[in-house]
Parts: sequence; C-alpha cells; structure tokens
Amino acid sequence: MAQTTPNHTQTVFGWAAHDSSGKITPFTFKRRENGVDDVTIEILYCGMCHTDLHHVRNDWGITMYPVVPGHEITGVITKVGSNVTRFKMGDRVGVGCIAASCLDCEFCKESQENYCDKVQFVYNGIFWDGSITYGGYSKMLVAHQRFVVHVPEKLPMDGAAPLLCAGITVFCPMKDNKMLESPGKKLGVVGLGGLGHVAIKFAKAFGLHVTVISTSPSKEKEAKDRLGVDDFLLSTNSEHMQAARRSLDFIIDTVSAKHSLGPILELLKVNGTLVMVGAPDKPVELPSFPLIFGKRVVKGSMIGGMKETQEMLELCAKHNITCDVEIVTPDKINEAMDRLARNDVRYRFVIDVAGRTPESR
Ligand SMILES: NC(=O)c1ccc[n+]([C@@H]2O[C@H](COP(=O)([O-])OP(=O)(O)OC[C@H]3O[C@@H](n4cnc5c(N)ncnc54)[C@H](O)[C@@H]3O)[C@@H](O)[C@H]2O)c1
Ligand SMILES: [Zn+2]
Ligand SMILES: [Zn+2]
Repeated sequence: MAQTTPNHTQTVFGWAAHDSSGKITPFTFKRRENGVDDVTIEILYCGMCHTDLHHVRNDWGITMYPVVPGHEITGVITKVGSNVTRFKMGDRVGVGCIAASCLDCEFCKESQENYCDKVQFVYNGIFWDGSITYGGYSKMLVAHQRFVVHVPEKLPMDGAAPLLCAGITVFCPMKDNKMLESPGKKLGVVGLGGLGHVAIKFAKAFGLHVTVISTSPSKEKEAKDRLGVDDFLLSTNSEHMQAARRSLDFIIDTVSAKHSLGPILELLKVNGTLVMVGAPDKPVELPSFPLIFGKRVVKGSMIGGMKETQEMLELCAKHNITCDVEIVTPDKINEAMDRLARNDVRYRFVIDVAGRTPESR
C-alpha cells in the first residue's frame, strides 16, 4: 500500500520488498513536499547494507511492508527549504540511517541522535508526520537538514555511499574506545564484509595491527594483498585460535549470524574489549568463563551521530578511505541480495540508482 499522508504529493520511483520472501520489485510511492527545514536529494548511489537484507526478509520481525530499503545514500541537492542554510542546490551530500529524532534530549543536544529514544530510521521508521519512511533504493529523497551531511569533494560518490552506515558504524566504536589513538595496538575484526572491510581501512590508516577472524579461508589472500591485513585467523581452526590466545587489545565483531563469542573472547588480552556491531536475529552465545578469566568487556555500538558522521567523512577524505564497491544496476538488486546472503561480496554492493556509472548506462 502506498503512502497516504496528506502532504505526501511527490511521486517517486523506487524498489521495494513486499513480503518476507525479500524479493524486490519496482515500486512507485509518495514522498512529502519539501518543507522549510528539508532538502530534496536526487539519489545517485545507495549501498546495500546487511541490515537491508535483515529487513527485506523480516529477520528481526519488525518489517512494515512494503519496505524500500537503503540507508547508505549519496546524491545531489535539487531543492532547499527556506530555513536551510548549510546546503545549496547542487551540493554533494549523504544521508545515512537517521530520518528523525526528538532534537531536544540529552543525546540530541550532543549530536548523538543515534541514541535518542525517539530516533526514527530512514526506512521502516515513522516520521514526525506519521508516515512510514522509505529509504534510498529510490530516485529521490526528502530529508530534514539535520540528518544530511556534506560529501567532501575528494570522495567519489559511489565509494563514499557505504561510509554513511558501514563507515560510521565502525568509526564510532573505534573512536570511543581510543583505537584511533593507539598505533601499534592489535585489533581483531570478526567478519570480513561491508562493515569489516571499512574497520580495516580505518585501522590501517591509524597504525593498528589488524587480524581478521573469519570462517572463509578464501578471503585470506585478498585480505592481505588488497586490504593490508597483517594476520588472518580461521575461526574453524582451533589450533590457530588457541595459538592466538590473549594476543589482541580490541575486537570488532561484525558478524550478521548467530555465533559463539567464547572462542573469540579468548583472543583478547586481559582487560581487552570486544565491541559487537553485528546484529544477528538470534542471541549470540556469551559464556562467562572467557569473560571472567580475562576481565574482558563486551559492549555494543549503533551507527553514529550526525556531527561524528561529518567528522568521519572529512577524515576519510584526508586519509583516502573509500569503500571497495561492486556497482550493480537496479535490475540486479535481487541477485546482489542473494550474493550478500551467501557472503559473496567484496566488500559492498552499491546500487547505481541514477545510472551515472559509464558501464551501467
Ligand atoms: N550496529 C550497527 O549500528 C549496525 C550498522 C550496520 C550494520 N549492522 C549489522 O552488522 C552486521 C554486518 O553487516 P554488513 O553489512 O557488514 O554485512 P556483510 O554481509 O557485508 O558482512 C557480514 C560478515 O559476516 C560473516 N559471517 C556471516 N555469518 C557468519 C558466521 N556464522 N560466522 C562467522 N562469520 C559470518 C560474513 O562472511 C561476512 O563477511 C549485520 O548484522 C548488520 O545488520 C549493525
Ligand atoms: Zn546499515
Ligand atoms: Zn532526542
């Protein structure tokens, strides 16, 4: 059913899933008029996050169909509201996961909108006017200026798109836990997909030693040659895992499926920290012994605030950090989703929404 909210008068072309089969088909819907605090964005590229896959298949049981996924959006401003001062027509911008927050709580006041109790997401959320939000698998977006960032000139719009979710999701815990000011310290990255590969890029830019912990032996060579990973541990090889006990200072766990944290925690030094950013639909196993024997910490982190998102993009421009992307045309979204489900991605699919990439024309 398409949007029925009264001021939603703009017809937009996009792609939606309609049930838990997750099959995505062309979908025409309405967006709100551009309000005084809004900008309208012609979407150029949209990354395909594993969260999109969780949503289209209703893994978390929260999907409101039809769902237009997509929260790694880059595009160009085509309209600005009268209160908008930070943006002008033609600006290169990005939109991530957040569509709205209360703007008034302690978290919003510190630009930690991601932790606002009233946060609403760019898709499968409920906007201030009561409408269900539709994401970036679409030609055009109307966004409140607060939730839009500038994409620095140095960053390509396709390679920058996944930074809006994958990038900020790993950047924030790395910053919070002082990983970016600890050159020489050892970071483990569990799961080498969209989030994992950006974590490696930040880590290498800030001088960390990086170990990938993966179930896929086929990823080792590429991880070392292409991403400069220092060590690669096959989590299914218990001898290797045993030999690496107590060797890591930090771990970022990006795994999208249920798994046990026990063997992974053993890799941490005493006092080491594991940050969980992956969001499996079933609880992960968290045995107490590796926790208590090593005084280890397990914590979570969700995306990032708007100020930090802008800061992250500037840092990426400075350190030449962009995502390794495989561009897909909209008619190949289902194929890409299937490959994402099979962990067959190096390292992020990005939809060429506007048909700007020469080979997709
Ligand atoms: N915390 C946040 O704010 C946040 C933001 C974005 C995504 N996420 C979540 O993070 C997870 C990863 O997202 P992504 O886009 O990087 O996904 P992805 O599919 O690109 O990468 C996931 C990686 O996990 C690995 N993996 C899958 N099942 C595994 C298993 N059983 N054991 C070991 N490894 C396994 C895959 O090989 C893959 O490399 C998803 O659950 C997503 O919803 C969380
Ligand atoms: Zn995401
Ligand atoms: Zn708030």
